Amino acid sequence: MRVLVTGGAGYVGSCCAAELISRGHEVVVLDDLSTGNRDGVPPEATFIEGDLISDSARALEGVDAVIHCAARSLVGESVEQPAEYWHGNVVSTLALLDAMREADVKNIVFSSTAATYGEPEQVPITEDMPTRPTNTYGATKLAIDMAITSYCVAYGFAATSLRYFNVAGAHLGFGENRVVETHLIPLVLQVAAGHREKIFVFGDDWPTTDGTCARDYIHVGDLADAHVLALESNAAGEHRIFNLGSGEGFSVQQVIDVCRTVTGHEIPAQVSPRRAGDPATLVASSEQAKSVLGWQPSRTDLTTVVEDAWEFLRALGDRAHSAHR
Ligand SMILES: NC(=O)c1ccc[n+]([C@@H]2O[C@H](COP(=O)([O-])OP(=O)(O)OC[C@H]3O[C@@H](n4cnc5c(N)ncnc54)[C@H](O)[C@@H]3O)[C@@H](O)[C@H]2O)c1
Ligand SMILES: O=c1ccn([C@@H]2O[C@H](COP(=O)(O)OP(=O)(O)O[C@H]3O[C@H](CO)[C@H](O)[C@H](O)[C@H]3O)[C@@H](O)[C@H]2O)c(=O)[nH]1
Repeated sequence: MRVLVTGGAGYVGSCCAAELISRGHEVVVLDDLSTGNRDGVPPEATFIEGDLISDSARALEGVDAVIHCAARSLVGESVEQPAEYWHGNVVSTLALLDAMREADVKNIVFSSTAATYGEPEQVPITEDMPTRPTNTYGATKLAIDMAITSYCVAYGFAATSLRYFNVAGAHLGFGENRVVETHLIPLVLQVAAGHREKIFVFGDDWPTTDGTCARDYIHVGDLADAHVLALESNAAGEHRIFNLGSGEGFSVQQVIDVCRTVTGHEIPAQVSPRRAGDPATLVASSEQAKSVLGWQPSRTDLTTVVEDAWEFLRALGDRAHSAHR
């Protein structure tokens, strides 16, 4: 297949693009480099620097299917700048979907998120639980999921939304190297690498075992596998939605402890106020993805996830954006 990966200069998109290429598929990347960087695009891919609204049509030429990762995706920022998220995610994705309709390319895998559920009544979260986002980011992703459902019913799109929980680790030489980093694991490892002084823990008064937020960390290599499985099994008129996680929650404090063990560094941490829009605990049930897609995650241990992210950061050396702060 020739696959368009939107956001393929970003973290998840670059790992999915690399996975597709390793399986013999052709890849076109469309990315406006707003948060991603050129180094994230695998050299074998055709790169189009542009945005979803202006450039989807030309990026779709000769394409069979789309993995749609491009988005604004920061929980805290989305609460402070909602307009950027409604336009950047919902309006831009509608432009992509309409260009797909026009080009008669109807196979799509969409990067949805755990943030569509909001604060769950119980964990693990299954796909039939209520969707009540606690931040604008989650609300925009939920709106896109709904749009995709109706495009499947009315226009014969074949779609899967993958609701990932917290993605981490590295895959095939690609990983997290954002110019502005906000995600927990890369930030903690940047402290270990000496690129930052300390890590701020956003609140220690949450209703969790140690008072810090709990999240379910999924290895980006397992995530890339799920994208390919979904793309290869999408069926016209059907919109499937699957959660993807490891099924285990780790608190911010536990993540820092694992990073200390893996890196052998002290990693100073300081408690700071809660971040707007954060739910206390998110843990996935991925049983549907396993039974329907045949997805078999093989890197579910947090230590493996952190080891891979650490190896990637060290291999980057001077190419790590954080090294130049
Ligand atoms: N990282 C996670 O833990 C996580 C969890 C759940 C869902 N997701 C979703 O996965 C996707 C990828 O996340 P990521 O962590 O790789 O983010 P990222 O910021 O690293 O990558 C996003 C990429 O999209 C590009 N982009 C953004 N808006 C664009 C536009 N309008 N046109 C063209 N390119 C555009 C950016 O330049 C960037 O390269 C996002 O949709 C995100 O919501 C991520
Ligand atoms: O410096 C930091 C950064 C994060 N955190 C905490 O660590 C946890 C994880 O935060 P991240 O920013 O790494 O990730 P989020 O849970 O906010 O969001 C991520 O996972 C979501 C799904 O669970 C999304 O889809 C989203 O795109 C993706 O960024 C949160 O409790 C956050 O409050 C800190 O304590 N200090």
